[in-house]
Amino acid sequence: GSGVTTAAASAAEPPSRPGSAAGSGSSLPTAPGPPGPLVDLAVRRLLVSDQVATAKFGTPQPIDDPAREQQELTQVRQQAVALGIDPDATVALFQDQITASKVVQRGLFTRWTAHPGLAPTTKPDLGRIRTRLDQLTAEILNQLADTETVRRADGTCRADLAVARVTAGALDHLDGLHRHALSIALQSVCRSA
Ligand SMILES: C=C(O[C@@H]1C=C(C(=O)O)C=C[C@H]1O)C(=O)O
Repeated sequence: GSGVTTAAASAAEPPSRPGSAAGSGSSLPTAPGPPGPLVDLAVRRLLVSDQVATAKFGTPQPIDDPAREQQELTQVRQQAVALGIDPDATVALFQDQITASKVVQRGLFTRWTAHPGLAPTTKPDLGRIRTRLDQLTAEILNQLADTETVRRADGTCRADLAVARVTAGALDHLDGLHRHALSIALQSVCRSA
């Protein structure tokens, strides 16, 4: 079942597979179809959330940082306007990424509290991790612009997204927590016209 041992370890150190996937030195397998690259980026953001949780666990730094979220969403809105994509829909999608990240962080905190042997022993630097999140934000924005038309395609968008989501979950060995979070992250990708 959704064991407590699988995704945290693999998420912290994804297997190295040079040249296997699109974008930014990714080492993840590639999800299929038009939404595939976007789904891969959402997965990657969730895996970085494992590192965020690792940085915060056992420190006073809270999972929720509303000021950081607001700063991100303000920038995303400006960048959406610059890219010519719907600002409200783009902000909503990033709000979902943030919600999904916090689902992962809370799930890992619960897991590590219940099973201290699984808790991380390193404390990565949150500032550097946030720089990585900012890079992923830029990549996600570009994918949103590239998929603007297919994300409006009634019928095919939801079917393609479901295939890409399930495939990514399997190829990336996501556990139940991360698959649940991925569903949240992708819930507003497809838009009715
Ligand atoms: C990822 C973090 O944790 C939370 C989630 C955020 C996000 O997904 O962008 C931003 C701030 C926090 O509320 C973080 O603190 O950087």
